[in-house]
Amino acid sequence: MDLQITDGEIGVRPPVAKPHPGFLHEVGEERFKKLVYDHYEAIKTSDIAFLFPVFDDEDFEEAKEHAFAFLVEISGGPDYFTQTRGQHQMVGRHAPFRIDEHARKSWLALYKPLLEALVDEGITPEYIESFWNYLDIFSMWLVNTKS
Ligand code: HEM
Repeated sequence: MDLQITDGEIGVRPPVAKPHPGFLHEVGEERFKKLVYDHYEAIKTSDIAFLFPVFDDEDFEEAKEHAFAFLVEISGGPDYFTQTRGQHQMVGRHAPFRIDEHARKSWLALYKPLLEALVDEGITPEYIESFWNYLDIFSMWLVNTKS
């Protein structure tokens, strides 16, 4: 399994495929939540921490929950995000934050070891790759600032 970060270009939004439903099916909702929460914990001590509400525990918990709600929904699970937050509008929701290609790459790099660890837990590599590919491509859409 080879999880590569593709170079993106600001303003270029390549077509994106949703993660294969087999990923969530195999991982299960609780483990999936731990994956997203672990990513947020890794953000806290990263070079992109400044973008997130790391100094407010309550806000940070909410940020985690929203990310989980969205990712589980896009992965074929329950529509938690739509129920609690409404329309996806991911580009608009990221617009207040200055996200450049470097920040995108840091964000993705923090997911990489967490996803690689799932191989040892018996998750099918093709499913992991499918989730990674979604993050790799869709994150390009959210870059709104030149490096
Ligand atoms: C596929 C890639 C990504 C997905 C699916 C995603 C998803 C989300 C979701 C669902 C939210 C919550 C929005 C809301 O409920 O209003 C969010 C918030 C946020 N995202 Fe992302 N995101 C992605 C990539 C990134 C990247 C690359 C960065 C920056 C490096 C980033 C920075 C943020 C920030 C700063 C917030 C706001 C946190 C807060 O204060 O609540 N996101 N993201």
